[in-house]
Order: sequence, then structure tokens, then C-alpha cells
Amino acid sequence: MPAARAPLAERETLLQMSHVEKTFRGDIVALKDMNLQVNDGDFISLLGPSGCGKSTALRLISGLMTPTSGNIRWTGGQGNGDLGVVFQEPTLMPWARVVDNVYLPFRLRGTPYSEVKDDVLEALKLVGLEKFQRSFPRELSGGMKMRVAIARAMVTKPRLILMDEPFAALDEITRHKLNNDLLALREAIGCTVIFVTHSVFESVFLSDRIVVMAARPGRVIRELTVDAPYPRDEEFRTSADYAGFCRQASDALHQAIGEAA
Ligand SMILES: Nc1ncnc2c1ncn2[C@@H]1O[C@H](COP(=O)(O)OP(=O)(O)OP(=O)(O)O)[C@@H](O)[C@H]1O
Repeated sequence: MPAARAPLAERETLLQMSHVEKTFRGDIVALKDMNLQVNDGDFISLLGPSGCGKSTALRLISGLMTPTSGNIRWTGGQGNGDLGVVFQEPTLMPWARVVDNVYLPFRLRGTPYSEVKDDVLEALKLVGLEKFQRSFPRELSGGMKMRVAIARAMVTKPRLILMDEPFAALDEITRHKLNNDLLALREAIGCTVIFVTHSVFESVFLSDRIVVMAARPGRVIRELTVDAPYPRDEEFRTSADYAGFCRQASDALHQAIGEAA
């Protein structure tokens, strides 16, 4: 069992983005002076209108891109397997069975399957797909494919998981279910999450910190704390507290859209 999360104010810094700027083609300022401290155990949502630089921020943190200026530093350095990434598309290998898709991060490191079989099967169990380990992606629904992608991102028990609108293409009911499952999974492996979304409701349900961004240039304009305990469930989703947090986040999002207009 992972240790209980420390209160927000007492968490240790996992990584720090300092004065990060990203410019494309010389004049498209995707991000300007972005500062973000990510602490161990945070569930952070990056919430903002289209084009405010949410995906760019995630790609910079993942190391897929480098900042034009500023820097991103992991406390104590980034170790092998510290990071898992889930994109909007599940990006599974269509020719490989579910179990082989989840094994992939280990295979890329050259770890034999026999050494990590238990981890792979545990990850599949955590996403409720142990009975589908021999299936191919084409035999799965959209929600199930996304579960495989999440299992693959979590199988190495990374310290940080980056998720770029993973549920945007799913219907509302499936999305709610995956939101519930994601929180349960996070409890099980105890990782930190940065989650990109356009949805106020999703950001409030999942996160304890919401970073609201505005576009042109992409920047952070507000940060909100969702001070509601985990585990969160349907009772939270229908509570007055939830409605209140959604109102705050919605106001901040409207401010972000107004500032970009
Ligand atoms: N490779 C690129 N080349 C040129 N411009 C880019 C590139 N990637 C992103 N941009 C621009 O940078 C800005 C931020 O894009 P980004 O995709 O990070 O925004 P976003 O908030 O994730 O948007 P969305 O919610 O629509 O996915 C946009 O104006 C986008 O057009």
C-alpha cells in the first residue's frame, strides 16, 4: 500500500517549471513565462481553452520537446521509469495482444517478460482487463483501449503520469467510469498526475489542484485548490461542495477565455 498523501502544503517538490517559454517558428508563443511547482502526490489538472498551451506544457515536461527558454528540473534528477504518458488516442500496437501492449515499457528497457509478468498482470487487473489479456486492440471498445493505455503507462509504477485529454473522445458515462477508475488506480500506485482537460467537471472531480491557463500567449492565470478528500465518488459528484468548486473553476475558465479574446 502506498503511504497516505501528505496535506497539499506539506508535499515535497517533485519537479519545477521555471520561467518556461516555448516559441514555434520564431513567432508563435505557445507558452510564456510558465512557472509550475509539481509536488509528490498532487493531482493537477491543466484547464484552459483550445490553444492555451496545455499539450505543449505536457510535452515539455515529458521531455518530448525542449523549452525555448527557462527550465524544468526534477528534484534529485529524473530516473528511468519515473514517467508514464497517456495521450488522447490510446496509441496501442494493433498487431500485439493486450498483454504485449502493456509489457511494452519493460520490453523497451530490455527486461524479460518472465521478470515482470506479475507487474503486467497486476496492471491489467487494476484496469479490470485481466480477462482480455489475449485479445487484440481491434476486439476492444474505445474505453477498454484507453484502459490498456493507462495500464501501460502505470505498469512501471512511475512517480509521475502525464495524461493529455485521455477521455475526451469517450461518451459521458464511460468517461465518468474511467474518472472513478483513474482515482482508484492512483490510490493503488500512489503516483502524481498532471491531467490536461477542457472540462471543468472532470478537473474538479479528479484534481486537488487546478491550474487555469489562457491563450495568446499561453500562460497560467489562476490556480484553484479543490480541498475535498479522496476517495471521491458519486456522492462527491452530486454534492454542494462539488457544485461550488465547479462554479469557481468555470468562472476562472471564463476569465481565461475573456483574456484571450
Ligand atoms: N509543432 C507546432 N508548430 C507550430 N505551432 C504549434 C505547434 N504545437 C503547438 N503549436 C501552437 O501552440 C499553441 C498551443 O498549442 P497546444 O496544442 O499546446 O494548445 P492546447 O491548449 O493543448 O490546445 P487544445 O486544447 O486545442 O489541444 C497553439 O497556438 C498551437 O497552434
